[in-house]
Amino acid sequence: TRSTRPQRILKAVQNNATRGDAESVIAAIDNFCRKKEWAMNVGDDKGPILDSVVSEVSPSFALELGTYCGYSTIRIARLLPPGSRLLTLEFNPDYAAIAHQIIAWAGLQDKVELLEGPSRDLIPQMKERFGIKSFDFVFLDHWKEFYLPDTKLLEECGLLRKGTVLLADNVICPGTPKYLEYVRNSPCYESCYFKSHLEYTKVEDGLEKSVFLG
Ligand SMILES: CNc1ncnc2c1ncn2[C@@H]1O[C@H](/C=C/CNC(=O)c2cc(-c3ccc(F)cc3)cc(O)c2O)[C@H](F)[C@H]1O
Ligand SMILES: [Mg+2]
Repeated sequence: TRSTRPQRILKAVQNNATRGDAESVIAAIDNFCRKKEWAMNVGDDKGPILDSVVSEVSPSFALELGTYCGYSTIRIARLLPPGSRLLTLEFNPDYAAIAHQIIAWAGLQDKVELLEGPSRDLIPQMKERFGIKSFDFVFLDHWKEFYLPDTKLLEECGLLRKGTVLLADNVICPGTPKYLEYVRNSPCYESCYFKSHLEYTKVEDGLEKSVFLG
């Protein structure tokens, strides 16, 4: 039977990237998705914005909602200081299986914990089961209608602290209007928009950075 797009992305990594070299894995995925098959990675236009925010925060505990093939997982993990942890949530087992292999190819498996399951079940388990006090950084890139409910869930579970940075992908395309309205109007957040382009296209998209004020 025909392979899946994530399987073809993994093959492109195995054929074009050097084991243990995260930069070459990122480049292999971007080349494949720009030249062969589009895929919903944050990409090489928004990616440097993600990099700059992660470097600025230098999080000890980071959370990613929506792993997909692990492209942004690797972009984040490669910048983390030693001893820090990135937890990434993915409820599609086929995507999780591919992401595990791509993260391992990049040599970043020791910094990343890929948790298979829905965010709504895993977020309430973060303190007890995963030993998380609070997150320093959260990257939202899962189903767009879940950005707002999951942000509220993170608040309710006491997983955000004064200064936690939320960075949301796709706030223009496909768009996350309810989330944007919330973080831009809530007195608990200081928000700003980084204009960019939808991955591998000329279409406008951007990232919204929101600092939780406690
Ligand atoms: C809801 N709770 C979840 N828990 C765990 N894993 C989850 C959960 N929800 C989804 N997942 C998991 O997170 C991923 C979902 C990513 C969704 N991303 C997009 O739709 C998305 C779409 C476009 C796009 C733009 C223009 C166009 F013409 C077509 C597409 C661009 C983007 O950058 C995107 O990120 C994964 F697939 C799903 O299993
Ligand atoms: Mg996205």
